[in-house]
This record gives sequence, C-alpha cells and structure tokens, in this order.
Amino acid sequence: MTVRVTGAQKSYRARRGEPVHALDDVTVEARAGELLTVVGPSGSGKSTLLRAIAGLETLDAGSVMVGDVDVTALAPGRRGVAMVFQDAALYPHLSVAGNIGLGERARGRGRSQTRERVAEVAESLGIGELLDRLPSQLSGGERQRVALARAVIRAPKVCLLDEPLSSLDADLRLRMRGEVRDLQRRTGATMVHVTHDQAEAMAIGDRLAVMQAGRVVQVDTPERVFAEPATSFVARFVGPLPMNLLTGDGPTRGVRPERVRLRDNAAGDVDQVEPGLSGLAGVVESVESAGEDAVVRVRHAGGVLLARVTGTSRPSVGDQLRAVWDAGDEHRFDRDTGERL
Ligand SMILES: Nc1ncnc2c1ncn2[C@@H]1O[C@H](COP(=O)(O)OP(=O)(O)OP(=O)(O)O)[C@@H](O)[C@H]1O
Repeated sequence: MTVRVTGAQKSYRARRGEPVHALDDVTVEARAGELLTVVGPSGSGKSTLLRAIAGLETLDAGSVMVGDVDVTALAPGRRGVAMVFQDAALYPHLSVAGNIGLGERARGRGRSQTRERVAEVAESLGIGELLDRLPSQLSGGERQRVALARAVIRAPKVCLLDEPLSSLDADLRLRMRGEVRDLQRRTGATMVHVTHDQAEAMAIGDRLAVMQAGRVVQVDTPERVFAEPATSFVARFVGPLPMNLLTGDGPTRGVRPERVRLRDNAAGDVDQVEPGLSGLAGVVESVESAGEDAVVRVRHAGGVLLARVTGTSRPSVGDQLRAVWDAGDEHRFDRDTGERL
C-alpha cells in the first residue's frame, strides 16, 4: 500500500514569538512494500510527519493518501496504519501476551484464536518465551519487540515506526535493525521509519527521505544520497563523516574525507598543481583513531579539512602535509542556496 503525503503544512503556535513551521510544504511517498526511512536532525519535523500520517496531528494544509483512500480527515483508528513509538508504551499491569493481544480482543477475535495468533507473532520476533512476563520484567530490547509485535499482529499494510530503537544500547540496536528489516521483508508491509541516526537510516532504508527545517530535501536510495547529495546540508548530514566543504569566490566545493589522501609536504609548499588533482596545504591538528582507520584534521588557510586514512602510516600532530583528491571526486554546490550544481 502506497502512502502519499502531498503539500503538507503544519505550524505550531508558540505562546510567544513566531510560529514554528514543523512541516513546510512536504510532499513525499512511501512506495508499496518499501521501507522508507525519514531522517534528519532534531526538530526537523520527522515525528510531526509520521504523526500526521497516523492521524495524531491534523494538517493545516495538504493531504495524506493510504493506497487509493484519502485519509486526511479520518481518525487514526480508521486509517489502516499501525504505529510503534519510541518509548514502547506498554500496559504495565498486562502480561506480554496481554499487551500483544489487546487489540485483537478489542476487535472481537476469540480468546483461543487470539492466543494462537499472539504466540505466532511473538515467536517470529523471538519473544515466544516471554509471554507470561510483565513489561517491568523485560529488557529495553524485549519491550521494543513487544511493541513491534503489537503493531504487526494486525498484519497492517502500513506500519509507522518513530525512533523505535533509539533507547537501546548500540549492540542491541544493531540487532534490532536487522529484525525490523526482516520483519518488513516477511510481512511486505510498507514501513515508514523515523530516526535521527543517519547510519541507521542508511543501514535499513530502501530509500531515505532527508528532512531539514520542516522540508524534505532529498528522497533517494542510501547509495545515491551518499554519492549525490542534493544539497550541502545533506552532504554533511549523511555519511560516516560529514563532507568537507570548501568555500571561496565560486561554488562551494565538497569532498568526502574518505576520498582525501595525505602527502608529505615538509617544505610547506602552497601551490603545487598536478593534473586531475585538487588539493591544499596544511598542518595536522589532530589524529583520531577509528579502528583500522584514523581521522585526521588538517588545518589549512580556509579552515579545517577531515581526511580518513587507512593503514599503519599515520601522520603526527604538527606535520606539514598536502591533502589531495581526484578532481572527479569533487562535489559542487551553489554558494548561496547550497543546492547541488
Ligand atoms: N506540540 C508542539 N507544540 C509546539 N511545537 C512543537 C510541538 N511539536 C513539535 N513542535 C516543534 O515542531 C518542530 C518539529 O518537531 P518534530 O518533533 O516533528 O521534530 P523531529 O524531527 O521529530 O525531532 P526529534 O528528532 O527531536 O524528535 C520542532 O521545532 C518542535 O519544537
């Protein structure tokens, strides 16, 4: 089932000061059966977008379509979408089975049928052994799985996930990422997953919708968002390290730290041009170990440049060197608007 948001506007009135445009003309589509990850910094409007799809926020303008149905004016319960929240709000006095099956009973499914279905869903999420426990007797990851089970028991065509993994520790988050991905593949549901963590978004999204200040600035596959960021903001937000941006008279030039190579420049030469290469001279300000790699900060005339270097030969703080990269690896952005050129 496709989810399509068109021209969505939403402002919150602050008690004092200017209203906040949480959504500023947002148009975005999650295709049937895909996992669309909405990613952006804190306050960019991700939760508002998700809540608007769920029907928990009313839009000032614009529409939400689920499949062929315009659900803009429908109550949350009538939209045919399930939602999982960040804090996995479970009923504390109900067992795991009770929490997962609550909606089923409410929708009139029989007791034994519900029990069977609950067991099936719980099994598929690896919590089959925990059905008699209370939420207080679960770990954070287990609670998240219960929340997921509760959402998918209805076999929803559309499932909305609001930072479901953000409260988990790094290790568990990694495992749960895989499980969310598997769950989506198995159920074939359309999923819209919100996160502020670009690494998580890159890892599980079929496509990413990158938000900035209430706008969707790019929608594309993780590979393409990384390789061809639509704006300088996306270039810095998406990727293991922010893209280096060099500003000057002309367009802003960008180069990924992974593409920068460092060369000795003990003489401190400034202008040494080789065909096909761009580069600058600088001094090593810091060297930070990152497993097999190191991230080197190079101070140059125009600011600081990051370089990710592999291998054992690492520069030392204070070294004079030359940072170079293939001219073809350079990105260009409009100096004023930040748009990719
Ligand atoms: N109920 C509200 N009243 C007033 N302002 C709000 C309300 N909800 C959200 N906002 C504002 O709207 C903007 C978008 O908020 P939203 O929660 O959608 O962002 P987000 O991208 O999900 O952020 P986060 O990653 O921090 O959850 C923010 O500036 C926020 O302060």
